[in-house]
Parts: sequence; C-alpha cells; structure tokens
Amino acid sequence: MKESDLAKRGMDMARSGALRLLAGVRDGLSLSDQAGALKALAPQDQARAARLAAAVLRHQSRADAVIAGYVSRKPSPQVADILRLATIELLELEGAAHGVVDAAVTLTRGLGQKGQAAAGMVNAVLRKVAAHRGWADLPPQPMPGWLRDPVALAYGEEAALAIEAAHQAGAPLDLTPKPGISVEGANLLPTGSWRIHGPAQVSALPGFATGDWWVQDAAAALPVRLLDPQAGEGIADLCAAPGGKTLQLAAAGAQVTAVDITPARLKRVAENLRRCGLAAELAAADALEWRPDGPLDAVLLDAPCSATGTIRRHPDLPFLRDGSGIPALIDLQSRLIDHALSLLPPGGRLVYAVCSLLPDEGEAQVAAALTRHPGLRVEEPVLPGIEPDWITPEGGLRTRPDHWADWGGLDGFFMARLRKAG
Ligand SMILES: C[S@@+](CC[C@H](N)C(=O)[O-])C[C@H]1O[C@@H](n2cnc3c(N)ncnc32)[C@H](O)[C@@H]1O
Repeated sequence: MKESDLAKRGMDMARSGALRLLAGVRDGLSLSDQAGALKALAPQDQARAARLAAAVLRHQSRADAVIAGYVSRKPSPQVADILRLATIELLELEGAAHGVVDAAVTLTRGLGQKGQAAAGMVNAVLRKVAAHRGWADLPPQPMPGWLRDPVALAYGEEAALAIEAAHQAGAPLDLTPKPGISVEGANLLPTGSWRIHGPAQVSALPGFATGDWWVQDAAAALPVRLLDPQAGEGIADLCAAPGGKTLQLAAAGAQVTAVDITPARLKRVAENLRRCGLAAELAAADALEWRPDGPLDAVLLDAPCSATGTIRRHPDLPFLRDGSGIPALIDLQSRLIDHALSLLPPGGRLVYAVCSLLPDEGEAQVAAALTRHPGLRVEEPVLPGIEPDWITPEGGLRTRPDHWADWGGLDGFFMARLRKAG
C-alpha cells in the first residue's frame, strides 16, 4: 500500500474510532471508561481518535450552530456526530475539504439503509460548511446551566466566558519532578511545575522510564506544596488514587499512608510509586472509617468532588453529569473534613482540596468547618509563584482555568491549609 493510502486508512480508522467514543459518551460512558475500546487500532490512530472525539466535545455547540444553518430537519444522533466531526475538521482543524467531506459521506453510508438515504444531505451540507465564514467569532461552548449559574454568580459573567474559552482551548501537559530535577524540553512554571505544549506521548518523554517526574496539572501540585511536608513526618493522604499527591509527599521524604476506597485505583498508586522509585504505605479503605496505627503530623484530604475544575482535560464531563450528585458530594466532603480533623493531634495541619469550580465544594466547606470546629484556623498560603488574587477572603487558594491565560491556564482547584487548635 502507498504511504498516502496508509495515511488515509489511518485517518479513516481514527474517524470511526472517534465516532465510537462519542456514541459511548452519549450512552453515559466517559472517555477514560472507554480507554480499551479502540485496542484494535494502531496506537497513533487510537491517540488521533481520542483527540478528534475530544475536539467534537469541546466545540459541539459551535458546530451545531453552523450545521443548523444548512439542514432542514434534525439529523439522527449518529449522523449528527458525523456532521459535527467533519465540521470541526473543516473549520477548526483546517482539514482538506474534499477528503473530509468524502470521509463523512462514506461513514454515513456505513450506517446502513438510513445512512444511504442521509449521505446526499451530508454531502450537500458539508460542502456549504466548508465555505462557511465566521467560525472564529462563535462564542465558546457554554457550560451546562447547573454549572454555569453558580460559576457566573461566584466569579462574574466575564470570568464564566473566559473559563469557557479555556475549556475550549484544552490543557497543556504538566509534570511534577522529583526535587532538584529539570525536565528536558519543558518550560518551568513559577510554581515549580514543568509544562509541555502540543501533543506528546508521555511514556516516550525523557525521564519517564527513570521515574524522574509524573503527570500532574500545575494546580493539582499546589495542595501538597501548601501542606509543606517535611522529611520524616507522618502524613495521611486520604482519597489518594491515582497518586500524584502521594508521589509528591513521598518525594519530600514524608512517611505517607495513601488511603483510597477503590482497590483498582490504589493499584495505580502502587504502579506510579514503583516507576518513580518512591515508597508509601497503601490502605484500601473508606477514609471515613480509616484510622492510623501511629500518630500523624498532617493530613491531606483531596476529597471526591464534581471535578468541574478539570473540564479542559475531560471535555466529556459536561455531557455525562447533570449536577444531581453534588449535594451528596458536599455531605461526604464535610464528613471527610470532620473525620480528617479527628485523626490529627492538637496543632496538626490539614490541607483540604477539591478540583471543583463550585464554591459550595470549596470556600463554603471551609467556612462551615470553621463554625463546626471552634479554634480551627485557616493559614494564609505563602507559596512561590501564586498570584495574590488567587487567595480568597477566608485565606484559601482558588485557581481557575482562565488564570495564567498567557501560559495555557491551569485546572480549577480550591484548597486551604487548616490548623487544629493547639
Ligand atoms: C479527586 S480523586 C483523588 C486524586 C488524588 N489525590 C491524586 O492526586 O492523584 C478522589 C479519589 O477519592 C476516592 N474516594 C472516594 N470516596 C472515598 C472514600 N470514602 N474513602 C476513600 N477514598 C475515596 C476515589 O476512589 C478517588 O480515587
């Protein structure tokens, strides 16, 4: 087969793979749930399929707005995804019109009898889409109402739009190195993380095999920096998997116990520790019931949350959630805070963190903990590289995807360092 035929075949496989992933998301499966679904494809085609599916999820509302101008009635869900994929390839990824349109028509025909009937429409619509002007002026995909309303209320309408633009732009690759290590080919960020822009195969990067660093968003690396672990301290990492923060604590020389309720996820902590040559005790347990064998100096509680701060990396999240699980998460978070505090001696410190944009899971949780626990204090963050406006009135640290816009943003997190009464 000629090289150009091989490339076309690979691209066609990636497109079909992307459509399978999108159908999975419409059926309620996350992209990471579907990690093994495209095993039959070559690794580079799997990666391309995942990138195409993510692009459709990031730009869906913009693609739908363009397509709506050229269709007379609503297409079936499968045809809608084919039209969206082709529209995004044409207008966002600047794919060659004839190749993209032909591929979309072939994919539509592959849907059986109904597809045969729709193929002519797909061809006609996409020829008009290819000539469409004004794509860049369309607003970014809005967050769903259950998320947008509280975000706009908390940070303002302008910030909500900037957050949506950051979701659309996606995220760079951030790495946390072991102390004293520089990462070849990456840029050092002010907070100490290293950043790589553009697509990268993580396992092929220098330093991966030798365990010099691990993948961790620059914001996700801040809770451990805020805790300021010292060599030899006994620290519990509650809700630890897949273990980015466990690795940071262990690399600082702390005696870490990593607790997680999901044994399969705890296995990933073990794998990450092994690759990086670091050690921690692992406990598969409900953090609400777990108690340490000996005294602790500090606890890190990276609580289960809505994960709405990570939409740049998980563009499927807004399509999979409807916000109905948030009250139960808020209740669990406050019980976890109370239990974490009960594990500490007087004067011990707790860092509470969530990768959420919702103040109810962050700022409000800390305010409520302060009223439930007289004598508990918030200690203001003193960390290299953080911006003064990330510090909240109650002394926590709030990062948002639209922060550091010129450097590629960072995930939405809230964290606070709490000191138990002495
Ligand atoms: C936000 S993730 C933690 C990320 C992790 N700290 C890191 O830095 O890689 C939340 C974790 O909480 C765990 N989890 C949820 N409920 C739990 C509970 N009651 N006890 C312990 N772990 C729990 C989940 O299995 C999940 O791995």
